[in-house]
Amino acid sequence: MEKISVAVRFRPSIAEEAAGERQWRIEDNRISLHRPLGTPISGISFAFDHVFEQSSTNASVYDILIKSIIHAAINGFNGTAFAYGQTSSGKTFTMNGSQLDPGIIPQAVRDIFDTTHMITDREFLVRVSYMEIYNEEINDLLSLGNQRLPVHESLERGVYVAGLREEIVNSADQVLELIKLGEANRHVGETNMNVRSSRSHTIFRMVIESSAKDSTSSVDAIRVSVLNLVDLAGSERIAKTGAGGVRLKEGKHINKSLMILGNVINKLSENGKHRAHIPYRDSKLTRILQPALGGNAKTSIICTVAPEEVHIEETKGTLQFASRAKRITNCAQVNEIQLPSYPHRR
Ligand SMILES: Nc1ncnc2c1ncn2[C@@H]1O[C@H](COP(=O)(O)OP(=O)(O)OP(=O)(O)O)[C@@H](O)[C@H]1O
Repeated sequence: MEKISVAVRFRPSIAEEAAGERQWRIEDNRISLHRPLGTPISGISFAFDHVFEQSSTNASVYDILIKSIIHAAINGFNGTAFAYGQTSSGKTFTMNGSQLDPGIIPQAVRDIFDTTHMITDREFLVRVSYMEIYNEEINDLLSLGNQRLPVHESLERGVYVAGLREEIVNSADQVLELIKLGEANRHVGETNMNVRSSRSHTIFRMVIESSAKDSTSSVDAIRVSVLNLVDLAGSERIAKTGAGGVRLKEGKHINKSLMILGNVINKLSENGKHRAHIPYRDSKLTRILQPALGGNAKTSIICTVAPEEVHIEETKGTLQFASRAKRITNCAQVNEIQLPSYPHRR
C-alpha cells in the first residue's frame, strides 16, 4: 500500500492580474494564505509532498514527481500522472510544455526510450494511444473516424475503450509526431480566461510490454504495464470564463465530470468503514482512471494554481481537492503474466 503523491504548482503571475492584498506563501512543502502585513490567516494552511514555486521548470516537476513512476512502468507497474486545476492555471503547460521547457509527456516519452535502450537483457514492445473525453464522449485523437467509443470491461483487460487505435512505436520521435497529430485533433476553444483553453480531458496512454531476452524456461514471464498521462480540462466558474452557447455546454460537462472525480476522491479519502461505494461508474473519466484511484497503479497528481488574489477561492478549492487526494492509498504490483515460451518470442 502506498499513498498517491500530490504536488502543487504555482504558475507565474500575469501582469494584468495585479498582486492583491492577501498572498500565498510557500515554505518548503507548505502553502498558507497571509494578510497584507504578513499575518497568516488561520485555517488556511496545507502541506503536500512537494510545492513548486512560480519559477519552477517542467524539468524539475518531472525529476521530482514523475520520473519514478515512469521507471516503475518500465519495470511492470501501472502508472498515472494527472494535472488538475482551474482554467488557465498551467495544466497543459505542465503536461505538454514548450520548445524550451518540454512538459511531462515529451520528457516521459524520451526517458522511456532512453532507458529501455539501455536495458540489454529484456525485449520491449511499446504501444501508444491518445484519446479525449469531450462532452462525456470518448474520441480517438489518433484516428478522426473513431468517435464516441464505448467503454467495456473484461476479466483479462479490466476497463478499456473499445476500438481505440493503438500504434506500435519504436522511437521517441515517432511518438512525438503522433502526439502532434493528436493535439491538432483535440477540442480547444477561447474563453475569457484562456485563449487556448482545453475543452476536453485528454489521456495519453503508453502500454509497455517486456520479457527476458535469453530465458531458457518453458514459460515466458511477460510484464505489461499501462501508463496514463492525463491533462484534465479546467474547472471553471461560468461567470468568469464568460461562457455561453457551445462553451457553456462544454463547461457544464467539464464541471460535472470534475465534480464526480471530486466525489470519488472524497469517498476514497474517508475512513475505511465509510468506503462502501465508490462512484467510479458515474463518469467516463473516473471509470478510465479507476486503477489510478485506489487501485493497482502508482499515481502522482500535480495540482496547478494561479497566484493572484482574484483566484483565491478557486485556489482554495484546488488545495482542498489536493489535500483529500493525498489521503488515498493505492496498491501497485508488477503485472506479470506467464505464457508458454515460443522461440520466435526470443
Ligand atoms: N509554469 C508556467 N511557466 C510559464 N508559462 C506558463 C506556466 N503555466 C502556465 N503558463 C502559461 O499560462 C497560460 C495558461 O496555461 P495553460 O493553457 O497551460 O492552462 P490550463 O490550466 O491548461 O488551462 P485550461 O484549463 O483552460 O486549458 C499559457 O499561455 C501558458 O503558456
